[in-house]
Amino acid sequence: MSEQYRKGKIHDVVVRPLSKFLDERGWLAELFRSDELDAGLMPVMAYVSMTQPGVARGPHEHVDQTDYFCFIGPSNFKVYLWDSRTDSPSFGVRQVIYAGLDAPVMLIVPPGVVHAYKNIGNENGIVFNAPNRLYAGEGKRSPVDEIRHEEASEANYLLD
Ligand SMILES: Cc1cn([C@H]2C[C@H](O)[C@@H](COP(=O)(O)OP(=O)(O)O[C@H]3O[C@@H](C)C(=O)[C@@H](O)[C@H]3O)O2)c(=O)[nH]c1=O
Repeated sequence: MSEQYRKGKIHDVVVRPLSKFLDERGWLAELFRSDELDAGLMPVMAYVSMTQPGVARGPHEHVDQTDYFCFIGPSNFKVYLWDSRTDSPSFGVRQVIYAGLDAPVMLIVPPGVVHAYKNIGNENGIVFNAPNRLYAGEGKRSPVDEIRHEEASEANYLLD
């Protein structure tokens, strides 16, 4: 399969800078607020992951789940998004975002948008996610809502 995506902005992907409130003790950043988020996107769980320098997670996509990522550091990430939703106004668009320590960002990724991120810094990188669906459902009794596109043969979803 050849690269069929064009550069652009993906419909319904939200990228918002996060403010770090800095004082003599360090900093504090709000990650989400129920008064700023659509009810349907309200997180039902949260997790944090560490990714080593030069390493990527994804590409993945979800059928029903919206991801709510926060990149606040340590380290910086290159985030790759591909709109594979045939009914989307931005179907076929690829978007890249740089986020993390030097650009704290909140990123909402809707279902059907294939996504991956790579740690492009020199230290272990932390990513926070607060999705609107439970991983593996109530009591972890359901299939995981995740389509993985990590095989090298998936040339549409290359991480450069
Ligand atoms: C995502 C998740 C994983 N796990 C477990 C399963 C496994 O043992 C371990 C690592 O999980 P994964 O291999 O699925 O982790 P990872 O490959 O980092 O999966 C994540 O990738 C990024 C790009 C996303 O988009 C996320 O939505 C999620 O798909 O953590 C949970 O217990 N709860 C969770 O919410």
